[in-house]
Amino acid sequence: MSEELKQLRNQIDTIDEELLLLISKRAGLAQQIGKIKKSGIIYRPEREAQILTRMQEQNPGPISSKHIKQLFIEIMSVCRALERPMSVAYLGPSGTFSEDAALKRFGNAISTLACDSIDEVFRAVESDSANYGVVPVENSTEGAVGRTMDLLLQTSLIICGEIQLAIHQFLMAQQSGLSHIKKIYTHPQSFAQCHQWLKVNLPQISDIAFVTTASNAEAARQAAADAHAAAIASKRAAELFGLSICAENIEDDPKNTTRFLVIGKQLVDASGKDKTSLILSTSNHSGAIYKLLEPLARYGVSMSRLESRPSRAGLWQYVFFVDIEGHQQDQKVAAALVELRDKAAFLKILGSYPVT
Ligand SMILES: C=C(O[C@@H]1C=C(C(=O)O)C=C[C@H]1O)C(=O)O
Repeated sequence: MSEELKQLRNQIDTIDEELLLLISKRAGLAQQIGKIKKSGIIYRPEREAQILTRMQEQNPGPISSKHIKQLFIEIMSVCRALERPMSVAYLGPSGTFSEDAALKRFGNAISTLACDSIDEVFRAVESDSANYGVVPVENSTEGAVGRTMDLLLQTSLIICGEIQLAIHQFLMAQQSGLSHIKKIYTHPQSFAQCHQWLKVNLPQISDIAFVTTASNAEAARQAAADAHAAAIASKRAAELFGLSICAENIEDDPKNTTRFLVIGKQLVDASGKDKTSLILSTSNHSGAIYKLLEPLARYGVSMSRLESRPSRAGLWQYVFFVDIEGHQQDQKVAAALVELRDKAAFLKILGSYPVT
């Protein structure tokens, strides 16, 4: 070993020892905070969002802000776990994008509960089998996830956060290469997201049998038991089922993103950069939705999403899912909400939470 290398490694060893002491000291403080929290609610999304923003703003380099964020998410994850272990339900099985989203937000020091359906995720949180749930709400290519929206309307759960996940699809099989593929297991959404790529890159496409599965992870599991088959799934699913990557990033739209929601029972305080989600309904006369939303414009509250969904209360009757900028405790948002409540036939505040 050269003298220079030895010296640099010695410096790293010294820094690691300092880091270890500092992280342990931080964890000790989190433990003390845990004891003070009388409400029993450990996870504070607004505080974590503020820490992540501050660390990225103060990042001196050379580490990228994205990686600084990942590091601090893991540090906070282990600190939180020392206060109290936390469980997060998600749309399983293990290896799905929902699991990726849960780990992206909460870090790895959590216990996860894989659920068979979106309904089951909601039920797990409602019955306290899990502290929080992670469910998909919209995809940039495929649009809204109706079941999540229906359950937000029906249950009393609150939105505590959102997670945006870039969805990268991988083609995987027992062996690498493309020519041996005679069958592809895929979830219909993933298939729709990769359709063009498959047509261009698989000359044998007309002879390939496409088999629909309930999730990406299930597709990978099936391909792991079939030597002539491939699956479309996430990179983590390939690792989980010991598959080789045949092609990476095969999604047709490189910006393909899914937005997930964190659902729970706790009201989240303001972080300084928040959004508020509402469900509204109005009577069915001309200009009704325009008149209903007018207070938002008057108080200068921007709307970032407006989506309609059948109300299931009557034929061609709708509820509107509205996201607005700001926290429900912000003065102008609070004032606009008072007027909305007055005008709307129905108003449900689904929660205020940090924007990501
Ligand atoms: C330590 C706390 O508890 C949790 C852990 C945090 C951390 O590690 O910084 C931040 C917020 C909470 O989710 C706290 O509330 O400050």
